[in-house]
This record gives sequence, structure tokens and C-alpha cells, in this order.
Amino acid sequence: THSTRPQRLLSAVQKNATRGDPSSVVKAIDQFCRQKEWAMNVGDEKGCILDLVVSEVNPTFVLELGTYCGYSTVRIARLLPPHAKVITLEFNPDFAAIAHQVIAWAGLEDKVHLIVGASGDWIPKMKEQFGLNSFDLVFLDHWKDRYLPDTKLMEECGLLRQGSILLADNVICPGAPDYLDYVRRSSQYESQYFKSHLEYTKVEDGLEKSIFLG
Ligand SMILES: O=C(NCCCCCn1ccnc1)c1cc(-c2ccc(F)cc2)cc(O)c1O
Ligand SMILES: [Mg+2]
Repeated sequence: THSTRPQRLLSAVQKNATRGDPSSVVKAIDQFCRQKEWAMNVGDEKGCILDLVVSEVNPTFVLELGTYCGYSTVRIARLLPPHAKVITLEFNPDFAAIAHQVIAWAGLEDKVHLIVGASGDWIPKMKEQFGLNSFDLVFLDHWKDRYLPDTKLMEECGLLRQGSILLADNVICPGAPDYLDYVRRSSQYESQYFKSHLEYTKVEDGLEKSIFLG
């Protein structure tokens, strides 16, 4: 009867965070990952950059690819205006089950729609499923070799409008070289690198912010 790391992370949230207080959930996860067990959340350092971008964009519709335990979902949703939504996609049902409970503990269920499935299957269904035209912000944090194909798929499905922002985690570590090359070369994007570190470590990593120019 061994627990998993996501289960232990959820227990730390339920023990140390206050129900309905998203910032205490963020703090509890960061504390757990620094003091107990590393986990692949975007973390506090890159999380502050994510906060800045979310606040600047002030999005109505956010797409997050890669929920994991819901840490960045909570970081994003806690900053959204009323009626704004985060649609977050997780492939792994065990991760999704933990994320659902972390998001609920933060009291952010009303702002979050968690889908369990493959991005390649769901991106083409987003418009009909959620009655939206485009995403104001996309946070890419799933399989690193899916960043580029899913970005091209979002373009083809008309899910990006002039000014839509893509923010990609881990462009250095583990790395998404083909994606980075694409958004930096393409005349359809204006790209900017935010140098940081791999969550809870001194290893270099960063976020790439790319504005779709349409
Ligand atoms: O692989 C990562 N994320 C995707 C997880 C699975 C996504 C499943 N999914 C969801 C939707 N569609 C598919 C990831 C890895 C690392 C890392 C860095 C260094 C190291 F030594 C080990 C690991 C750091 C991150 O910040 C990450 O995000
Ligand atoms: Mg990541």
C-alpha cells in the first residue's frame, strides 16, 4: 500500500493549506517540493514569471496543456477575473485525479475545466465543446515533443487570434528545441525568453513567451 508522489503532495496540501485559499495551496506545494520531494510543478521562481504574464494578459480563456497536480492551474486561476476560465488538459488519469482535489482545495473549481485526454484529440474539439473562438493565453507544460505539433494544430483549428500569447515551460530543461526554433524563426510570432531555473533547483531553465501576430 505505497502512496504515489502526487498523493503525498495532495496530503501536504490538505495538511498545510487553508481550504479556499489558493495562495496557501501554492505555498504548501512549494514547501513540500523544496523540503520533502522534488516534483515537476512550474515552481515558485518560474511561477512568478507566469503570474506576471497572466496579470498582463488578463485572459478570459486560458488553455493549459499539462495539468500534473494542478499547481500552475491554481496559480493561473487565482489571478483570473470572474467568469474567466482555465481549460486544463491532462493525459494521465492519476495526475488528473490529484489535480482535481488540489483545485477543489483551493476553491477554484468554478474557474477551471479539467479534461482527461490527449491534446491531439481535444484541441480540434475545443471550439464546439466550450463555445469559444480563441484562447487569450496558452500555457504549454506537457510532453515537450508535443509543444510544436500542438501549436501547429491550434493554428490550424483557428484557436489563436492576433495577440494570443503562448507561454511555454521547460524550453531549456528538459527542452523543446524544435518548438523554440519554430516560434523564434516564424514571422507569425514575436518571441521572448525569460531566463530562470528548473523548479526547486539551480539548473538553468526558462519560459518562452510568444505573441501570435496572426
Ligand atoms: O515532462 C514534463 N512535463 C510533462 C509531464 C507529462 C505530461 C502528460 N501530458 C499532459 C497532457 N498531455 C500529456 C516535465 C519534466 C520536467 C523534468 C525536468 C528535469 C528532470 F530531470 C526531470 C523532469 C520538468 C517539468 O517542468 C516538466 O513539465
Ligand atoms: Mg514544466
